Amino acid sequence: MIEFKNVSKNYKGKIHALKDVSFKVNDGEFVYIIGPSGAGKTTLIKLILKEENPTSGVVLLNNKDISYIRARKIPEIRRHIGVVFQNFRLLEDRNVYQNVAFALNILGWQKKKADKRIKEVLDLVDLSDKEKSYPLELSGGEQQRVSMARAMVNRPKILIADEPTGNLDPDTSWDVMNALIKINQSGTTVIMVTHSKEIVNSIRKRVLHFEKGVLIRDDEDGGYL
Ligand SMILES: Nc1ncnc2c1ncn2[C@@H]1O[C@H](COP(=O)(O)OP(=O)(O)OP(=O)(O)O)[C@@H](O)[C@H]1O
Repeated sequence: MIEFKNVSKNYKGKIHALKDVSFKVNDGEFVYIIGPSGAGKTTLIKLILKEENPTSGVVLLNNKDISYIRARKIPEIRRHIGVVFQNFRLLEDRNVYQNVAFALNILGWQKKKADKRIKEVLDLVDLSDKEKSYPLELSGGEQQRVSMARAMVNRPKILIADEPTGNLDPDTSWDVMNALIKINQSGTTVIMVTHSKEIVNSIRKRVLHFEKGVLIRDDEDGGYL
């Protein structure tokens, strides 16, 4: 569960990136964050990830106020949130399997358990046959699905996708969307920032629409308008 209560964020005291924003996302929802450049979408994501603090108001994760928690508690919060970015951010000198395994190695997962989970998530994003490929041998859509598998491998409760199809052509974008829908159906809450009218209008989900830092529309299966 993610909740914003009257959240405002100012940068340098004068740039009002978010203004009095309130909304609640329940477990298992799929939500699009839309709005023009500068509307405050990235700022909203940074507040959820604790990369920024609100200027006023509170941000709650699972009913816990994370607005002013101590720095040493932040990694624990981030462990429950997977993130994928527009530009994939894969390690080019490691193959698909190794890219996905990386986070689990750091967390000290036992090899056999890790192997089982890596195979599960590669199947979830439909890449079981690409385990040994290197990122540069894959299409953009495949690379994005590897980054999704990597984000999901630790079973986060929430997946944040910041313009996941921003660098992709329409065909491969649909493969990425199918993988995101499957991830959501497996019980993960998905928050997706996007500029794509086509996607928002054809795969109907809840829409939070921002303009100049203000939440102007919260629509159950809204479309882009
Ligand atoms: N670190 C910062 N310092 C000062 N101003 C910032 C900072 N980050 C963002 N802003 C400003 O806050 C406003 C909201 O920016 P934000 O990046 O959240 O918008 P966005 O909706 O994500 O835009 P885009 O679609 O272009 O990514 C903009 O006016 C931006 O210039």
